[in-house]
Amino acid sequence: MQPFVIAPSILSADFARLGEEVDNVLAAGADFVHFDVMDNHYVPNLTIGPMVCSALRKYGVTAPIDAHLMVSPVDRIVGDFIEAGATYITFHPEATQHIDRSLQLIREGGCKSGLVFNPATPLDVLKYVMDKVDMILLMSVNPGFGGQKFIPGTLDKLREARALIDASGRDIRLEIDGGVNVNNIREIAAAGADTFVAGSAIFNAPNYQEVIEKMRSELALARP
Ligand SMILES: O=C(CO)[C@H](O)[C@H](O)COP(=O)(O)O
Repeated sequence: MQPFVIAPSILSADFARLGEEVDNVLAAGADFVHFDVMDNHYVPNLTIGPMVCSALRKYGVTAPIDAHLMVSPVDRIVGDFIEAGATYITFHPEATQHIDRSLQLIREGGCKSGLVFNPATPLDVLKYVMDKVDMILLMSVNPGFGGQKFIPGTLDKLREARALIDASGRDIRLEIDGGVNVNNIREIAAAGADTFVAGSAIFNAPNYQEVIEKMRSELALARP
């Protein structure tokens, strides 16, 4: 299993001070920047795109940027995210017409690729593209908004995804996104996740470092 990674979702950051917020959360111990892209079509909300990703790179952010595309169609925006400096680009299988082609586009651009599964979306397609994904992201809320409650059924799905990853023998990250906090992160890790997106739990806290340290202490108990 890969080392644990904490990836704050900037969806809950103060967008008026985004560069500073990203600096602060990385200085507080975060590993990745989780970058939520919403198009008001695939999901009922509108956020940020490749220009903001590129602006963060120009501002000096060197940490991995994990771009979660909640957009449809997928392919025509992939190139812009590659150019903007994304590290991971993940998308929802039902948001593209040709899953294999979209994954290839991402890899050919030098980025790491991944598929995202909504709470009620089965993992079936994975068996056909396991060699083409670097990350599997399970949504533990319905996508579109931060601050929702973790859907407990996702724990079984995490165990299912972990078994598929282990059987593949590949180093694929298993990321969880939605309602992750200090109180549930240990149980989520025990179910097989290694990469933890947390938006409101981190950015709504008065002290980012304190929350991230508490998360790491909980994670250490999940994998002693
Ligand atoms: O993708 C997302 C919503 O679609 C967000 O990343 C996610 O919900 C994180 O926010 P929180 O930790 O507050 O639940």
